[in-house]
Amino acid sequence: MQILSLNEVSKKIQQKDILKNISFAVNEGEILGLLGPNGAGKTTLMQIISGLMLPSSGKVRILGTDAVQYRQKVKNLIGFVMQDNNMEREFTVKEALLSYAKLYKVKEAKFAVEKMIERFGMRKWQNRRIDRLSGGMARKAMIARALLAEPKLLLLDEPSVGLDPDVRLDIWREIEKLRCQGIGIIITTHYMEEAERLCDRIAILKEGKLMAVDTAVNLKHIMAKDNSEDLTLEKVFLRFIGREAF
Ligand SMILES: Nc1ncnc2c1ncn2[C@@H]1O[C@H](COP(=O)(O)OP(=O)(O)OP(=O)(O)O)[C@@H](O)[C@H]1O
Repeated sequence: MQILSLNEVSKKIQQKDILKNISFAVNEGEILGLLGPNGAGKTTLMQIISGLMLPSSGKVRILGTDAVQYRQKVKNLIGFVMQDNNMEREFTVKEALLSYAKLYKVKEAKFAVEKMIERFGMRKWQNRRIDRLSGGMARKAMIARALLAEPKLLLLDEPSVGLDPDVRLDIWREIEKLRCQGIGIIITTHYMEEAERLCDRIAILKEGKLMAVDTAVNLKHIMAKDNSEDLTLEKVFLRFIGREAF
């Protein structure tokens, strides 16, 4: 089942084409990695999918419903974890989760928050203020918050940037569990290791254009000069964006 489909999505900002005719789908239980150099349009695309920004043209559908026309209907189906910590700084972790659960009309909000605190190992610091959290704690709290409304599509904008390797592993394991629950996930990342370990398919953006979307194995085949060339994903990526060092 398709959780998300994008059909010819474009975005113009101040006469500049930021995204050009992007089409792809994300299926139930699939993790799609969105790769691209700085300024390629990854964050803009995530904002459009999340409904925070309108496309200039094209269709965004969540479980078949037009996400632009029926924004309210699809709002709870999407969880968005941004790059920056956008939780209320003076709230405690528990308060931040509870206020979000109420805003999104989560049933049995208190119980749902308790479950999430347990699941993400946040019990010891549940009463710590958001502005006193380490980067890893904040990222976990943001993912937990996004999952409270039980979204079908989770958008993670650079989920492991700046994190210790052990916290990064924790987050990867959580993401893999979500895939098993059938959630569709899009991750933007600059880490090839993360893309290769987690993602079922990889989409490559360059200057707002979708250069490819396929499995890492197929992308390697496409870009290999001959059958004997054994490419890393990094090399494949650099070839797609025309930046391979010779
Ligand atoms: N509000 C805006 N006004 C003008 N230009 C914008 C705006 N938002 C984004 N852009 C431009 O759109 C392009 C894509 O930006 P975007 O942040 O989506 O790229 P990105 O792939 O997420 O980059 P990064 O990897 O650095 O996060 C950039 O050239 C950026 O300058």
